[in-house]
Amino acid sequence: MTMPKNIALIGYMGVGKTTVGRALSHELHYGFYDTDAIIAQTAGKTIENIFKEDGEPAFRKMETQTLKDILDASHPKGCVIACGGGLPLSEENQKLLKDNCFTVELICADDVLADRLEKDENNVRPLLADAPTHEELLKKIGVMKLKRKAYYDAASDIKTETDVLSLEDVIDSISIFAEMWQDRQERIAQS
Ligand SMILES: Nc1ncnc2c1ncn2[C@@H]1O[C@H](COP(=O)(O)OP(=O)(O)OP(=O)(O)O)[C@@H](O)[C@H]1O
Ligand SMILES: O=C(O)C1=C[C@@H](O)[C@@H](O)[C@H](O)C1
Ligand SMILES: [Mg+2]
Repeated sequence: MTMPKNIALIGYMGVGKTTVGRALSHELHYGFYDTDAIIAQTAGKTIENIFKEDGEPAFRKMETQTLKDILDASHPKGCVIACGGGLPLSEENQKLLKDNCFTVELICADDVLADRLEKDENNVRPLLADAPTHEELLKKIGVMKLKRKAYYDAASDIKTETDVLSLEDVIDSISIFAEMWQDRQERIAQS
């Protein structure tokens, strides 16, 4: 059995896309690409400042271009892509994921997400800036997750929980399902 060439991780802010993505790429000896990190590096400023100075639509354009660039580069080793939280909301990005990746939605309970996001003070998430208290953050998470559910559902091939499973178990679970998915893709292609 072989692994998919590209594994994309999607999901709400703080679910663990960057953390899981880096660990999974080490485990599989794949390249690791984090769309948020690439955008910030290319623009020479933080995501917070891109939102402030250029606006969200400009950020979303950079996000699509970054995903295309990663996929076009056709990395010989294969790659794990940690996607920005809002990346699967665009139809164009959804198609890029469907056509090129085994896509995993990482999921996590709202209260665990709120705790993680509050602790991660160095990474300012512009879409959560208007929720300064714990209660406001919890409410914001609930509303945004509900609005995004259909998009995450449509874009993902499987879902994995990052609150009940340890990081090691998340990696194992993704690896097992990735092999099964790839095996099925190959059987479909041969039939
Ligand atoms: N089982 C787990 N899997 C992944 N992350 C975990 C797990 N348990 C705890 N964490 C913690 O959850 C946090 C996840 O943050 P991370 O930056 O990886 O999320 P993200 O999905 O990339 O967020 P963003 O959308 O803002 O980029 C980290 O602090 C990580 O250590
Ligand atoms: O969920 C979102 O829309 C976002 C998530 C982050 O990863 C960043 O891409 C940015 O803060 C927007
Ligand atoms: Mg991240």
